[in-house]
Amino acid sequence: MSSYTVRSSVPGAPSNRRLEFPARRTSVQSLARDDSDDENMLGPPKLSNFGSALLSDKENVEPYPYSRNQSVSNAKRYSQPPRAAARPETFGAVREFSSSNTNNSVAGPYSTFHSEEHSDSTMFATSKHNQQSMTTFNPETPSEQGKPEDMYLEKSRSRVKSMQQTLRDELSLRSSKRRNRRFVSSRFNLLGPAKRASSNTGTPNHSELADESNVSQQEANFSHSSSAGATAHQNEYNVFYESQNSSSPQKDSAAPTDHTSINYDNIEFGDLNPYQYLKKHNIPTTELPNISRLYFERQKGENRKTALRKNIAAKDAFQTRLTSASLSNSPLLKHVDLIKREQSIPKRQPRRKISDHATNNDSKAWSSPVSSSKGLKTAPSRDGTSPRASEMYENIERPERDTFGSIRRREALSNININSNYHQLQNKRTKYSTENLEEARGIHRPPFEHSVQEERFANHGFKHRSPPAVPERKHVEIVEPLKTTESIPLKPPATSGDSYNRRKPTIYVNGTEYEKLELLGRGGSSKVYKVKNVANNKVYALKRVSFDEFDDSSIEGFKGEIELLKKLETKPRVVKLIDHEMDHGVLYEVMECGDHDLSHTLALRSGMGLDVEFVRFHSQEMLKCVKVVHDSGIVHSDLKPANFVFVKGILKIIDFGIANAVPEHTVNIYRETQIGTPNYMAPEALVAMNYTQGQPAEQNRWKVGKPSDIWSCGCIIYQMIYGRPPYGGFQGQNRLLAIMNPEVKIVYPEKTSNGDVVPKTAIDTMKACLERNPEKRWSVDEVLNGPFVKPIAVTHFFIRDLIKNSVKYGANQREISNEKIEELAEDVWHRLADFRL
Ligand SMILES: Nc1ncnc2c1ncn2[C@@H]1O[C@H](COP(=O)(O)OP(=O)(O)OP(=O)(O)O)[C@@H](O)[C@H]1O
Repeated sequence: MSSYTVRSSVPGAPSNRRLEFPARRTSVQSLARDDSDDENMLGPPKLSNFGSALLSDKENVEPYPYSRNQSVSNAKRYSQPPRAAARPETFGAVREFSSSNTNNSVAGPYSTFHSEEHSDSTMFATSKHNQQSMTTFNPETPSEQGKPEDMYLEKSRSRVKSMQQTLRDELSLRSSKRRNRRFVSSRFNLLGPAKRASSNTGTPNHSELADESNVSQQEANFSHSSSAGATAHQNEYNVFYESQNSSSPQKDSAAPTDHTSINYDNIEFGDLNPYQYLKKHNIPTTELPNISRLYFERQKGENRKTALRKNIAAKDAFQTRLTSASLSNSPLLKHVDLIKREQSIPKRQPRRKISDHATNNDSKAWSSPVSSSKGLKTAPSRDGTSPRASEMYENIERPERDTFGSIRRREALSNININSNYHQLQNKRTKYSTENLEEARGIHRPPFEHSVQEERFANHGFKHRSPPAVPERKHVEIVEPLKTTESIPLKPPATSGDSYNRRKPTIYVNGTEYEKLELLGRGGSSKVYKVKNVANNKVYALKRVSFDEFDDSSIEGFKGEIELLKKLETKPRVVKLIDHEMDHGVLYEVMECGDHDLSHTLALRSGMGLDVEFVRFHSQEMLKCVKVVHDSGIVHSDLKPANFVFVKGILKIIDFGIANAVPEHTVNIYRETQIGTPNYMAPEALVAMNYTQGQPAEQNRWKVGKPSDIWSCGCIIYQMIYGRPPYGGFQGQNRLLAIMNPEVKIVYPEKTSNGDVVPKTAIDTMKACLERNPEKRWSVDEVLNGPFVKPIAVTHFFIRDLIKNSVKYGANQREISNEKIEELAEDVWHRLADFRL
């Protein structure tokens, strides 16, 4: 009888009608799920579930299911051959039912149609009752089709095609409208997912009538589908109504759903969507576009009303707020007057662009009340008669909006930090504000007062848009934020002080908080940071050493360093240890902070010519540090440029990590490990000593003493003169071998690579420091007092006296022995001590 009744082919179904709606729902649901793909192919943006359901249902009730195949571009999915076993059974059921409805003139075509629904299509395949889907069609199974049926088929095919096309067009149109009018884009959200239609099983008469009406509708559609160009959707409906009125004599005149008499004005959707409405009132789905259009129009109207209500509520809240606040002197009150006056002026003309100056002002959202109030001036037109309505409108419309925006924003910001925001606003506006200029010049005007110049401009019809004014600080009040539904951006503006307010990482050493400022340097297992004591703001160096907390020798080593530093803490040439803490494998040492180390200084001077005074001065500084250490009975063992830092211009020694206190009456100590920095290591620190052959228990040991430090000092002086340490030309292991090998002689060129002459005293001093035999090496005092570090500067008088005395001595002594000359030289030499620099 109808497409619904086909569902009666479900095995075991007691009656057609009882199965009708569940079967239909199952089909619709499956279609709704699967149609998401189809929407992508159709072109319009993805529809909501409801949209999909519309499309699905439309296709679902189409008289000929293969239209479904045609509507889906992926035809392969629906063109699978029918399942042979299922066909006779379903076909038989349909035949049986069709024969029982002899009144139905379209029994033939329908039975044909239903005989085609045996596809294995996965998309619209069987329901949970293993029911064959009515929407599948296999065009390659024409055996059951008679010629009249083919004719019907052809007609209805074109008919369905046109209906589908119409539906697509409708969807495209809606989606394009939706794109253009985003403010109603929420309508699908308002609709929500497609709701299930309420079951009609409780009203069998309605179902029956609905079936009949569907049949009538389909009859009419078929009869009309042969009309050429039947693609216009409205035409179809017109034809449908005409044909229904004229050619449905069997239709029950008492039927409640007389579609010709649908009064669209009386339609009340309630919480139903169009599809549900159709279902509830048994209106044919061909009415869906009209009903949907009506539904969306109403939705649109509702949206507009809601927006309007919100706007009015916001204005009311604003007004209430202003009247409740004590704003007698506040600029906000002037805004109220302004708004009232604006509202009293009729807005007859559409807004018109008057000048670029007036419209191209992006700062209008922040525009001042001065600029707003100017819009109220009844400026005469150019002919001097009356202000043009359009100009008034232009001047009124924008300030109204700007006033709300600027005041609300200002209020919101003032609740966060009135002072900082005020200054920020002021800074923003200073550039353009004539008021600020005047303020800077000492001219004070109350806020929002019109200047004479502005009046003059206004009276001549010139739409001068003055820069925004800045309210005086004393006039700004902290007020409660507006309780409106509109969201006001309350994000505090970034102030210039933000970067300073951001806390830097801190670290605690024995409860004292230090703020990390920068990395000063790093060593083998340490990092040294410049830190600030948060309590007293003094700057220190914080050395953080990681070590194996379970390695006793490491722990002992660091404890030794701490002890040595404590021992030397009174020495001005040793960097001062302020505090320290050992904590789970990490040692923190807080020291006085140096500006930069000697290696940094040498690196900066690399490539420059020899500056003997520079070398002498830094050598002297370095040796003074070493002297302090040696005089304290300590061997540093790791002297290198990086371990001397300038603290306020004074070179100080750091890093006593491998330093050792030398026992009294001893010159050297013996190490069981070979450590140091190869470039500056003395040969004795590299060559194992006391190795006893045949005694495996005896380990290698390295003799380290004060002379080793002198060797290192000689290397540093050498580097300052020649640009690199003595064995710096060797790489890696070769360097160590060269240092250890006495055959590898250190060369002392008389000139540097730049051609600068190296003083002989400098060469002599280097040779004295880099003596292979530690016992022959100069001590730190000798180097310090040597001719290079402490040269003698004789005067002209000294030479004259020396000559005079020599001549006098020779006149009295005819003969003079060599011994006597040596003695005299020694005497003179000692006298020269007074001339040492
Ligand atoms: N008190 C300080 N003031 C300024 N800079 C310092 C200070 N202490 C150390 N430094 C910097 O940190 C660097 C490394 O420090 P230090 O030599 O103490 O670490 P280390 O781990 O013992 O290094 P290495 O293993 O090379 O001997 C130094 O070369 C120096 O540049």
